[in-house]
Amino acid sequence: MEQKKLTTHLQHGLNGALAVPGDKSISHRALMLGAIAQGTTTIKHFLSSADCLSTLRAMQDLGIKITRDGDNVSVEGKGLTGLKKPEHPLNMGNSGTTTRLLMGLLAGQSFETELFGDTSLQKRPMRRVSEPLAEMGASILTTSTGTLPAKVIGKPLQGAQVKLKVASAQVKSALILAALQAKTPSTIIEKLPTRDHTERMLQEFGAQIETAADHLTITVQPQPRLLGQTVIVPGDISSAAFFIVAATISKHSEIVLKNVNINETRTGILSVLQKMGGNLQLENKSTGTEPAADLRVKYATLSPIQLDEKEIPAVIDELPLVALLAACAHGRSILRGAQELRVKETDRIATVAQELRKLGVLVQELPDGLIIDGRPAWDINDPVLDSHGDHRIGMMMAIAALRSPEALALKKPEAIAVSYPTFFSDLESLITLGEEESK
Ligand SMILES: O=C(O)C1=C[C@@H](OP(=O)(O)O)[C@@H](O)[C@H](O)C1
Ligand SMILES: C=C(OP(=O)(O)O)C(=O)O
Repeated sequence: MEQKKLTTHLQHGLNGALAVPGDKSISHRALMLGAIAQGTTTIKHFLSSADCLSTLRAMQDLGIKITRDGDNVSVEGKGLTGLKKPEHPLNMGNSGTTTRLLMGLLAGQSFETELFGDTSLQKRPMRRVSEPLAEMGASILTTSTGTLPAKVIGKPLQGAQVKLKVASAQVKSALILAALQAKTPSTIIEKLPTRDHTERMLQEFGAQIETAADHLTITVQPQPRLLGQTVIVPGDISSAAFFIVAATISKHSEIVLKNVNINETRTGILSVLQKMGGNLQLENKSTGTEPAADLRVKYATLSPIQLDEKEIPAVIDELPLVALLAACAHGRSILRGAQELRVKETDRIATVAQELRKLGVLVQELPDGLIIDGRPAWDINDPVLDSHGDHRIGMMMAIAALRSPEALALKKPEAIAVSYPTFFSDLESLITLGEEESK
């Protein structure tokens, strides 16, 4: 695709209300749990993005009947042992979540499956999943550098006590999905608490899974009889975050983001914003398996922030946006303990630094984070920004552009469809309302 001209020099801020698309992590999990449950699972407000469609097609290739009508999906589950050997290697596209969760799900099946992905995904580390799964008896062959393509050789698994070396919900979830198929109970011990959608949804489907008071130790009873459910997917806070930040850094803004998931393993961006002096209110809170609220956000002037390792998991995908907030704050911000960013769709420490420097922001790379000297006005060095094929970098730069005094363009905007296909039209809807109201 050609370069996309970005909206710059926003005069009247963002205004109006928006319901962002469904949560990506929850959409992936609803498909997988639906497939291994008995009976029909109905998913409402499913995220129809490239990553979730990679999971949907993989589950179809594994013999599961799935029908989709817009954001409504119906999955005909076949139980824990009902998946079928696929006729060809499964294409994981760009999706780390699909790959790693499927490794756990396929490890205990009675057949072999080959997995491959796009050039970005084929660089991402997979031993973090294959090694702990091996402690349960799993056999997953990767390349000599521990990457895709991989072969999952399904075999009977034993329960185990597994201590995880990386704070990763993908790794944890892979272990949980394998533990369901084992002969005996398993205990999984996390390094730091990470997003717990798998645990919550499994309880809803009827599994016996418990998290201890330390929020780190998860016990899984094997061979549950899972029953199909209706899963109503709340709005994705990782998508809402782009507009939370856009409204915060654009004068005259006031927006409401409807029905956003506020599971506290995901709300690091809200804590960051509060610490930096943001203007944010939670309204119409709802409880349930996954809590949600409407988020009202207004423009604010910001103070710098310091983040360390223990705060990272709850804000992992929003760190490029935290860097942008820091670039708009008055003073020095330091983000540390975020080395996981180096192994996402791109090396997000490097790509954030490279792209923000194009706007004249002072950024230093650390092995595990960034130092950012924020200032209110930027001097553009290079008007051609680049997503580097990474959806979150592309969206963060499109939001940064709103403050640019000069015209800017974005290379590889198509990457954004990985998690948020309607991003540009949703952004436009908030801007248009603002322009009209100001007339
Ligand atoms: O479990 C999940 O759905 C995800 C977990 C996170 O990855 P890690 O588990 O690798 O940190 C996150 O970055 C990703 O976007 C989605
Ligand atoms: C890291 C991400 O996703 P995944 O690991 O599933 O590719 C993301 O969405 O930012």
